[in-house]
Amino acid sequence: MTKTKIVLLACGSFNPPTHMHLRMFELARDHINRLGPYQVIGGIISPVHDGYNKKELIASTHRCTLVKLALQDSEWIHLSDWECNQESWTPTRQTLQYHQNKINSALSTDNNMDNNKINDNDEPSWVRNIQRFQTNGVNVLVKLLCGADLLQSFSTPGLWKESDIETIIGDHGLAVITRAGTDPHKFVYESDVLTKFSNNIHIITEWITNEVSSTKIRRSLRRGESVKYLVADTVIDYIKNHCLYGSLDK
Ligand SMILES: Nc1ncnc2c1ncn2[C@@H]1O[C@H](COP(=O)(O)OP(=O)(O)OP(=O)(O)O)[C@@H](O)[C@H]1O
Ligand SMILES: NC(=O)c1ccc[n+]([C@@H]2O[C@H](COP(=O)(O)O)[C@@H](O)[C@H]2O)c1
Repeated sequence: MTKTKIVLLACGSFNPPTHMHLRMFELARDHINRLGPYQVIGGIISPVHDGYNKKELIASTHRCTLVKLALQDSEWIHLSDWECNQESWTPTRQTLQYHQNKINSALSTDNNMDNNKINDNDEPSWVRNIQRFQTNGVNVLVKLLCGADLLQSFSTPGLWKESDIETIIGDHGLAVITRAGTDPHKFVYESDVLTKFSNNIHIITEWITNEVSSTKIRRSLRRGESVKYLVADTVIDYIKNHCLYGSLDK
């Protein structure tokens, strides 16, 4: 049986990236691969543009460097700085569409080229990673990977367009990781639009619950408390060397 190839894309602030952001990818890949008809072949982290007016958001140049450092040991998860390099903030539907189109065109180029052209160094690493796989004309689908809090934000008035939610879930699909204080199953049940597309929503239970969040990491850094084992050592070093989040180099 030919498996549908999946690329998981997580959007967010990554301010800074924590171990939980990477764990989300591992949990989702395991879960989706075990379902049978799918094979997860790549992961993409797309940090949000500086214009996304969020409290304490540091410059995207720093956030992208931090994500790259956090991903140093991962073979399959890669940074995409495309959102950060746009003129302004990009709605998530467009971010998914951009990455889907880019993958489609990279794969169709590969199918028409000799092997020398594959793994073209001009392409970003997230594209090159996907080009390693023999897709033989089989479509690759980009799905949105998120925590249950992002799913819940779909119901915040004025935050998401209903048509965007339909496209994100209907055309791409969602992989949702449970998070303390949220009940994604109930949330899907209570929403007509989510229920309509519920077979395109994978809800993945994090049984080893923890409440690591970037907010708490920033708070600890500000207070001079250790964040070791919650965030990669290379990320901590960079944060301290650049005195980010009110941390002192000590
Ligand atoms: N502990 C966690 N469990 C499940 N999902 C998480 C967790 N931490 C982050 N995520 C998910 O990672 C994605 C990117 O998150 P984001 O960068 O906004 O992190 P955050 O920790 O929620 O940030 P902040 O505390 O600054 O709001 C979101 O979909 C979010 O739900
Ligand atoms: N309408 C939309 O497309 C929409 C609305 C709110 C948040 N988002 C995205 O969700 C992510 C949320 O990040 P935070 O949880 O850090 O706020 C960001 O990547 C942001 O661009 C998208």
